[in-house]
Amino acid sequence: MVISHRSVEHCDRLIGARRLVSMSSSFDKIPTIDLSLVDNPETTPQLLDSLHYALTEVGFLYVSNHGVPIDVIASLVQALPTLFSQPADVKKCVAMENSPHFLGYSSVGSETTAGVSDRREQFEFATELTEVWREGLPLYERLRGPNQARSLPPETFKSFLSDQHRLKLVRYPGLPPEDLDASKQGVGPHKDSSGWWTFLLQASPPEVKGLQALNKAGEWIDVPNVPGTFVVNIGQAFEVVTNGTCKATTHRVLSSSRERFSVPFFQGVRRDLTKIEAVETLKAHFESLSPGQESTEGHSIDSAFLRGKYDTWGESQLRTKVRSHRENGRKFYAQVYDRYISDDV
Ligand SMILES: O=C(O)CCC(=O)C(=O)O
Ligand SMILES: [Fe+2]
Repeated sequence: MVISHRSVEHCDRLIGARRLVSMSSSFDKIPTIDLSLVDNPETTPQLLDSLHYALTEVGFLYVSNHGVPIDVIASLVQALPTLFSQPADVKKCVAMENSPHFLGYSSVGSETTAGVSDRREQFEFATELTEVWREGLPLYERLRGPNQARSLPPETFKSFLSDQHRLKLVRYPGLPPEDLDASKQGVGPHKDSSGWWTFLLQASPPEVKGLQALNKAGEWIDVPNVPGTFVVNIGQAFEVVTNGTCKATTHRVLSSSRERFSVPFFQGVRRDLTKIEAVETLKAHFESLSPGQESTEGHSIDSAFLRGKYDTWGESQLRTKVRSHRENGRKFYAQVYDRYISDDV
């Protein structure tokens, strides 16, 4: 290709002009890239133009409408002061000085930038990976390795589970108005006493309401059937083992004019689990996490194990069963029947 004198001149002029433009366009604010514009083909060119400008001229940008749920961000923001206010020895449990992968906690003054000691403390995380480095591999491969999280090993909760889980097939009859006026109680307010976690299939159409959960303000919140889902709620033993960090939420079912079906599956808890074992085993882990509040009504729910009234999970579960199904209780457990029935916790 022959490049004419004229075209070289043209190019020079262009380069000069571009240099001028870029000097004159030195940014005075950081652009915002609205990711919702990507959803519409008509606004995509505008998005790409502003992204091009941001990437080539600024090198900094905001993204808005990014899709990360606000409550996820809010709970992270809320957790930070609590995390950093942990005593030094707790933070040291995950000290970076234990990690050849430079992962974990480093205290104020232990980091240096531009030759000067920084005044910040930090917890550093990375993609969770196993350690692969050994003598002979490049030293930088030693950067690869696991995090030092304070999370619990995956098997932790298994030791609390029982050999017996329970499943119920339940029908709430549709009631005529006069019966509904007398009582709407399909099942009264309770925290699940059968154990660990409950997995519930709501087996009637979404318009058949009934299940409600009690919030911290003492209001009953509908838990309608969302097709394709199970409702999962926490049982009393899990609340105890997690030191109240995870709440066994009070719930009930209101009857209506429509028949309703449900299928709850209750994960069982070891019958010989003692309250001391339940409280102590994971105490150190959970006591640093502050238990949330519950409503006064929720707090007053009958809960023998939570109140430490019986020594074992099995006994408090037997008491609940005897009290719930009294004919059976009288028939098979006469020796404890009166005691359990009269024992309002
Ligand atoms: O039927 C339902 O939706 C809930 C039943 C329940 O809470 C229970 O049996 O513990
Ligand atoms: Fe329940």
